[in-house]
Amino acid sequence: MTVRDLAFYRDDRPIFEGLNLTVAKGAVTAIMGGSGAGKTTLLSLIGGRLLPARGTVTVAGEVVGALSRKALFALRRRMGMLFQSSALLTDLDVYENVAFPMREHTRLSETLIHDLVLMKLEMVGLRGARRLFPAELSGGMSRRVALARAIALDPMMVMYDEPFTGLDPISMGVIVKLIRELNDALGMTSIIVTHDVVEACTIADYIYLLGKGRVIAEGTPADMKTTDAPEVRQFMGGLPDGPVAFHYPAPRYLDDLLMADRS
Ligand SMILES: Nc1ncnc2c1ncn2[C@@H]1O[C@H](COP(=O)(O)OP(=O)(O)OP(=O)(O)O)[C@@H](O)[C@H]1O
Repeated sequence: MTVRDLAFYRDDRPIFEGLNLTVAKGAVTAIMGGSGAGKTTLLSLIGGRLLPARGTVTVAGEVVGALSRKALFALRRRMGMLFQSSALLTDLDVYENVAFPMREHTRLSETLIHDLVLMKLEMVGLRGARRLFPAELSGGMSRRVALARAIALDPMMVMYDEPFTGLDPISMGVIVKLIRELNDALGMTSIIVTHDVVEACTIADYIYLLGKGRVIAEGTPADMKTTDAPEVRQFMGGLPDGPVAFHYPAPRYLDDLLMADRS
């Protein structure tokens, strides 16, 4: 997957300008950056849910923004997605949640769906929980069901949006291990959007740090930990302020306080 010279704007405000990155096949790549750096937006651009103003996103040799609707849907079927919220369907049990993409996108027989669902659930250790409903699951279990659903159609690539958020350390460790193992065992390519530095360094083969609409640093976890670049040190060290400002751009505080218009 490559992103070349990508520009994207929201109401004339640049989110990306001149973004370039490459996600190696078979690898786990972490996309990091502070809040608002555009990480989730990038996933939407990769999945063709948003279109770039300039530049290209190429997935499996296809330029995402140039595809017909039909071709885009076919490509999306090969991309699994795991959302931070897990986004399970609350009125369906675990089994049906994992079966859902198979029913939606394939004409597989019930017998085959049954075997495939059990296989995916076995991979995430939840075969025994298949008749539970989302409301009966812990946060970590929900995330694992969402993972089983993300790989339901054997995608070539899976995108994870903040997969570690809100999990206790044990569940977090389980998810880290699962993402890595599934990536390697199934020969997938994984993209993880996260601001969890420790987890990203544990799991990723390569890290991109986004900021100011571009890649501000990239490298292996070892490179990122040892670099002297101030932006990277600020981010990796979790320092509240540094080259990346704490404040969203705003008028001077005093001017704002004194302004007659109190909107
Ligand atoms: N639907 C939208 N309409 C307008 N602006 C949006 C919309 N979605 C996101 N943005 C803006 O685009 C910028 C990038 O948002 P995005 O969610 O991609 O950031 P992020 O890096 O994923 O942040 P976080 O880690 O906080 O989720 C933000 O400034 C946000 O305010």
